[in-house]
Parts: sequence; structure tokens; C-alpha cells
Amino acid sequence: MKFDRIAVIVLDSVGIGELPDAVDFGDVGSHTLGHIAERVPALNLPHLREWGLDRIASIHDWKPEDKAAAAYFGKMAEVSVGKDTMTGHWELMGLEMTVPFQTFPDGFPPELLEPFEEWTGRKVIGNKPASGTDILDELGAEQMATGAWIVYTSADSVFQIAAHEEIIPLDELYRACEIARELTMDARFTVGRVIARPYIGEPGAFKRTPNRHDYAVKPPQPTVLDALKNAGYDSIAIGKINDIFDSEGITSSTPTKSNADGIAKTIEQLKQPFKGLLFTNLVDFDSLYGHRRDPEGYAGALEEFDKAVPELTAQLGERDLLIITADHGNDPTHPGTDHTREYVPILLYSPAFQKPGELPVRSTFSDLGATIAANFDVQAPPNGTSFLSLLESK
Ligand SMILES: O=P(O)(O)O[C@H]1O[C@H](CO)[C@@H](O)[C@H]1O
Ligand SMILES: [Mn+2]
Ligand SMILES: [Mn+2]
Repeated sequence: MKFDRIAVIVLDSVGIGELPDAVDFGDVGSHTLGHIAERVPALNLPHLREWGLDRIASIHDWKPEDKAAAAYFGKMAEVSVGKDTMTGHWELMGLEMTVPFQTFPDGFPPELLEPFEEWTGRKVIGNKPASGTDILDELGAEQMATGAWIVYTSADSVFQIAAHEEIIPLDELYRACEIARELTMDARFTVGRVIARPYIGEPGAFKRTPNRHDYAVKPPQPTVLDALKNAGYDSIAIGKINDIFDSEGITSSTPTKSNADGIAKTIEQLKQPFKGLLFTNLVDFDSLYGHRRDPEGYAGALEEFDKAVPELTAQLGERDLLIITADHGNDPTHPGTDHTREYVPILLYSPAFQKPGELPVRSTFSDLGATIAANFDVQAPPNGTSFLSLLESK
């Protein structure tokens, strides 16, 4: 075993350029990081660039620094037939999705919504793909007047239920999500996630609250998280990770309220002794800026993360490895409001590394899971090739 502790931080949606199959996803030309750098030339990420971020792909007018990178750097391709969060994270942990989750570009069928209305005792309005903030502007007032559920979806396989917290109590929203979860386990309409989307405020000034809750399906096969847990290692989740894996293979979990909170909780956890994996998801990049098509906000969130890098690395000893990566792209300059099919960056930092450098492009996100499994000598996932032997320590 090379490392006693591996921390993986997923910068949700921070893609680094279109994948060869981007055309199949309508994402030709997408480049989350590159287009942010182009739209916000002042974008300043000194620590991540020192690690090699500026050498992974050509990024606008960035000129790579003329000294050796302080981390191993590279990029990974997604092979699964999807570009959603669950598919991305599952692939990172060794699971390749060959059958896509169902999506509902025309809304959900009556065979699903009729029992949902009957069991929950409220009508449904909306029922179409939409941006979660736009649909509140469109239907929030109607919900306040009628008490109907706002149900909507996206290019992801999601059944999202928005409810004003002062009109429909949170408990009732969560119960409705459980009902929707049960109904959508039916093979005719398997959705990846049911999501509670509570909000507050008045028409024209609605605001979503952090009481969002996700109800995901379980991964169809065991992942590296299960292998770690079964072998007695810690498998510690921070942020959305627990939801994404429906608690499978996780030994403890802490939810977060924001990227800043997720970074702080990751630092706190690194101050504690543990043996195994710490797995953090920072979702604001995606939910607050990618889907909202807000490159300036996205740039600010990247800078906030970059500033935290020294404090993160200060917690690491010679037997620790910190990995930064992502789960898909969400180019805030791309048409629409959905994810984009992109490579994701991978940066690996350890005080034990002597002369880190470029990693060959990984042909599946699962190479990360395979590397973690190899490090802890637990069952290797069915997909992915470990690159542990390429990481040379002092
Ligand atoms: O537009 P909002 O409600 O933020 O929804 C986004 O968040 C969902 C889940 O992460 C995605 O499917 C996308 O639709
Ligand atoms: Mn995501
Ligand atoms: Mn998303």
C-alpha cells in the first residue's frame, strides 16, 4: 500500500474539453474550463496551475508555467452512455453504465403522474424539461394559489419536485419524493434520481433553499466504495456523494450547504486520522453556475477553490494522496442549460511525490477507481486500469 489516505474531491462539472463522442450528445465545441477562461480573462488559479492544470489541455491564452508541475496531471474520458452526475461518479468508482437511464424530453407519461397525484393528493403542473429557477418564475405563483406540485425534468434522468416551503410543508414534499421514487422503480420509467427542490420567497424573487434532497437508485453493481468498506477501510462521504451512491459502500457521510462548507468539512476530516478514502463532491460549480450559464460566477467559484488548495495540502503527510477531478462538463457558454460531454481533469498531489508530471490520457474514469483499489489492495473493479505504478514517490 502506497497511501494510507486518499482524498478525492470532485469539482462537479469542471470539464476540460469535448470528448470524441461529444457529437452524440450535442456538445461539439464544449470546453467548460477553456470557455470560462475566455469569458473571464482575469480568472486566476495559481495553485491549480502550479499543479499542472494549465498543461492538461489548451486553455484560451494560458501559457503553462516554465517549471515542473507540482502534481501529476492529466485528463480522463468518460465511456458510459451518459453525462449525468450519477453516471460520472459511478464510473469514477469502476462502474460502467452501458444502458442509459431514461430521460423524458416530452414530460412524464400519465401512467406515472396519475398514481402520483392520487397517492400524494395534489395535482401536478409543469411536467416538462426546464431549468429549476425558470420554472419557479413561470409556475411559482400558480403553486402558491393552487397547492399543486411543480414537477419538471431535464436532459438528465431526473424527476424533480419543486414546492414552496410555506405552501407545502417540507415533510410532505419529502414524502411525495418517496412516493415518486417508488413509482419510478417501475422498469417502464426508471429515473436515476427523484429530487426535492424546496424554495421560499415571493413571485419574482423566489429562492431555492438548501433543503434539497436526492433519492437515487442504487448502483447496479458493487463499486470500489463497496470493496473498501467490505475490506474494513473508511469510505467517508462529504456533500452529495452519499446520495449519488444511495449510501452503498459508505461508512460515514456529512452533507454540505455550499462549496465553502464542503471545502471546510474536507479540511476538518483531513485533520482527523482515518484509513481509506475521503470522497467529496462540490456541487455549486454545476448547480449555481453551470446550469445557470453564469461564467463569471463559475470563475469566482474556481478561484474560491484554488485559494483553499494550500490549506488542503497543509493537512497531508507523506502517506496521503489528494486527487482533484470532475464528473462531466457543464460549459456555461454552451447553448441550453445542461451538462456537456467532456474530458475531466485529474490532478494528483502528495508530499511524497518527487518529480510528478504528465499522466497519459485515461480512456475511462474507472482508471481512478482501479488505482484506488490497487492502492488498498481490495477487489479491482471490472473496468479501469490502475495507474498506481506511474506515481513515483521519493
Ligand atoms: O435546473 P436545476 O433545477 O438546477 O436542475 C439541475 O440539477 C439537476 C440535478 O443535479 C439536473 O438534472 C439539472 O436539471
Ligand atoms: Mn455533476
Ligand atoms: Mn447538474
